[in-house]
Amino acid sequence: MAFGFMTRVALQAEKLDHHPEWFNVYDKVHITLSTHDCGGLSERDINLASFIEQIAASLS
Ligand SMILES: C[C@H](O)[C@H](O)[C@H]1CNC2=NC(N)=NC(=O)C2=N1
Repeated sequence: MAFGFMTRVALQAEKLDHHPEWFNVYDKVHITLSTHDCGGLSERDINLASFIEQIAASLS
């Protein structure tokens, strides 16, 4: 069950106005980050990615 993780990430995504593309089944979450404006990766993706890493580490 990944909802706890996803809820924390979703709240942060709202705060940053930067949103993950993700796919979840049971205990797995696949996440893709990109920035539409630049058609690739930006600082915003890196920021959200580091937040996601922290949450994942805190739950493992
Ligand atoms: C205007 C607003 O900042 C943009 O539409 C944001 C919203 N959230 C977003 N999230 C992501 N992942 N990429 C974006 O390019 C993006 N754009």
